Amino acid sequence: MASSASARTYADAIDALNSLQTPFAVIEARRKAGIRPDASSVREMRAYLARIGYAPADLDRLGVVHVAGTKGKGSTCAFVDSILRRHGKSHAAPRRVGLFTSPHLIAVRERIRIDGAPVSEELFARYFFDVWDRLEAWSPAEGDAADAADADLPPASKPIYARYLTLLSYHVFLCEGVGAAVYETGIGGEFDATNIVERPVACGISSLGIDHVFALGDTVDKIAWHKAGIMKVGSPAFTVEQVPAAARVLQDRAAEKGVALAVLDPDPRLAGVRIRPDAAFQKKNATLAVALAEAALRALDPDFTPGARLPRDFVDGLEQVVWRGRCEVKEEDAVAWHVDGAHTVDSLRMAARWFVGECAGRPGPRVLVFNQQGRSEAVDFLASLCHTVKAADPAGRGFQHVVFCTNVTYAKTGYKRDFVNHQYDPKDVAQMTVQRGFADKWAVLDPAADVVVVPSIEEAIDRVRELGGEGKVQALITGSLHLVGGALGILEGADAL
Ligand SMILES: Nc1ncnc2c1ncn2[C@@H]1O[C@H](COP(=O)(O)OP(=O)(O)OP(=O)(O)O)[C@@H](O)[C@H]1O
Ligand SMILES: [Mg+2]
Ligand SMILES: [Mg+2]
Repeated sequence: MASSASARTYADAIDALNSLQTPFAVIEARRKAGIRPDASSVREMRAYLARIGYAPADLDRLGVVHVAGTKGKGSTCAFVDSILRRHGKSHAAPRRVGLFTSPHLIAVRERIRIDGAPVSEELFARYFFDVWDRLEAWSPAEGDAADAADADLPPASKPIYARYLTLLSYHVFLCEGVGAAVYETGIGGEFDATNIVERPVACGISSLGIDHVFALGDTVDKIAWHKAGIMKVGSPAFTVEQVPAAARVLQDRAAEKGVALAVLDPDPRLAGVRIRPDAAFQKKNATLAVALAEAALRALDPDFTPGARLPRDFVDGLEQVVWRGRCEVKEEDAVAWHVDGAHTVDSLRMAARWFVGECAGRPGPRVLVFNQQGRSEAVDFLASLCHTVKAADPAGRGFQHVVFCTNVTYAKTGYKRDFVNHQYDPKDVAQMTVQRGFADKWAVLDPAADVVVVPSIEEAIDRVRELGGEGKVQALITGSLHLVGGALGILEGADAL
């Protein structure tokens, strides 16, 4: 068994972790019964934290920067991490910087980074089984922290996948002496597993829009309510310009909590800083990141004071950030791969415009590789993608070829272990139900396009490489971070990014 002392490799850890995924049938049943996340998830996280030997106050040592939002969370977190690491190298603090993000592109361990690098397989496995063993060994005893004895959690129980990783990240960062930890929320904020940190050094809410409708609600004000749940009394809070309905809810929630929420206009100090891509949304993310990094450093480095110009560390941090799978171009001899993990209507529109901009002056055939397995509304993404690409192109050109595939990585061996996903209906994946639906829809949207459905990411890539034609093929891979991660793994033969 994966938890036995004799076999405790990274692969064992991932197998054990995958056993904590909520199976498709359970997700479906909950959906039908209308069961949504509630306060019990945070209570549960506190119990597990106590069972592995920590009090919530221990997390204050991590100097947490907490970020929620519909889009731009990960990018903002990556900017903050990059700035703090550079600052820490030339100043007294922070000594080591942790970054917790989701989802992963190629390997689960990418979600927990220290000083920019994913934790090694060895460290991941060791800490993973520390947590596992502590949870297995826990039994009610006198003198327990009150949190530990949650009646709904029998001894030896474990949190579900995303919560386990969050718990693990705290253990890793505390053991490794991390002095600043940047945390991306998983889903929402109020009831998210990351929301047990009581005294973050700064909180940020990035652009709000529609996603995770089942868990969070179907309007932007309901969604904003959840995201606003990360704000804490005594912690500086920041956001960027939002649609009015979202802005109102954020301000109301801030007022209720007694938090002064700063709404940031694009930071004028970013003029001349080469932010990539050079797009308004990324300037918003960078603006938020600068404010968060400044607030964090005020708390962590007694010598730091923000100035009228951005320090060199900030500029370098912003310009040299690495955040893979977002607006990324990989050139091969015959194909330019444009890779972006957008998976909401708004972000797909950004991705489409970015792609057309990158293709300017390149006459080669344009190809779309797309998948989105989990979101039932994904079929509606296609119309916006199709129209945006045509509208953004001066000649009104769309995609000549469209390839829909599943998120299965390889044609022969199936999923890489880090991508095993029990949350989808296996029948749908095998029969490519979702992808066939996409193909039917595209045939209506753009009858001139050549549309195919293939069973794996590898076959999708092969298909694109076979397309010859005049000029280099311009391919856009988008719709899902799992798709994008699988594709990057194949294109680079990498284990982790
Ligand atoms: N502020 C923004 N507004 C709209 N779209 C954005 C914004 N920031 C990034 N995007 C788009 O969303 C994609 C994902 O960005 P990022 O990883 O930062 O988001 P995220 O909030 O972490 O999303 P998720 O965790 O749901 O994948 C980017 O590739 C880009 O196309
Ligand atoms: Mg998301
Ligand atoms: Mg993310």
